[in-house]
Amino acid sequence: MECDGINCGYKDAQVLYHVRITVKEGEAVVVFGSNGSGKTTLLKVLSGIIKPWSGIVRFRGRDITKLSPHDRVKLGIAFASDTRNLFLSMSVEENLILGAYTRKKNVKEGLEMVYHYFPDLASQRKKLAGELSGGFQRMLSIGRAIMSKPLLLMIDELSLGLSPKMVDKLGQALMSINRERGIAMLVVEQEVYLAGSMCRRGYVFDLGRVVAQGDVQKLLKEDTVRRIYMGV
Ligand SMILES: Nc1ncnc2c1ncn2[C@@H]1O[C@H](COP(=O)(O)OP(=O)(O)OP(=O)(O)O)[C@@H](O)[C@H]1O
Repeated sequence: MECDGINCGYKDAQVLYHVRITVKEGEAVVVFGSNGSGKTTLLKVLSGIIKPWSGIVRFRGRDITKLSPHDRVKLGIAFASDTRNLFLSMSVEENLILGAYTRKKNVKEGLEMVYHYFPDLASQRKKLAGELSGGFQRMLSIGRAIMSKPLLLMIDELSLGLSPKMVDKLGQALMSINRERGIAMLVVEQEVYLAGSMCRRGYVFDLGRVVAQGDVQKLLKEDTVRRIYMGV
């Protein structure tokens, strides 16, 4: 996945300026940045939820800038935004099955994969999504995204509001999924240690622009990054 020259915003308020990022096949990449710097907006542009004012989005060499979110899912781009799109009065398993809407023939295989990496979802498969704790709902939203068997999984604010134990669990599972299944990841994450262990490369956003990029461990040592991102 790559995007280049992305300008975008809401009504006439510009949020992203000339953004260029790439995620190679199988790579795990993190996006850092202060509140309101446009990270979520970028994921929405890449998943097709909002159209950029200008610039191009490519996936495996193909220009997908004008494709709908649905068509992007079919190509292998999944977005686990937050838990708001779960169906709370449906069971865990029914929610997962809905995630496989682009590949109905392989539902069983998808469920097996999700339950393998998230055994907590297997043991709660019959529970209603609305009865799960916030952490397990987040797990379910990620599991549902994986049901489409993506080539690239985008996750917004992975650790937001979760207990350290749950953050660790999700982080470990996602690292295994990335390594063992070769699913590339683009993660917006404030928790630097999680981001540092999951992703080798990262981008730092400030006021809608990419202000630094490269090796995550090096980025975390840079003064500007620490100042902008960690408020040090
Ligand atoms: N639907 C919307 N309509 C109008 N403005 C919006 C909308 N969504 C976001 N914005 C504005 O766009 C800017 C960037 O928001 P965005 O959510 O992309 O940033 P972010 O880096 O993800 O921030 P956070 O970490 O706080 O989620 C902010 O100023 C925000 O107020």
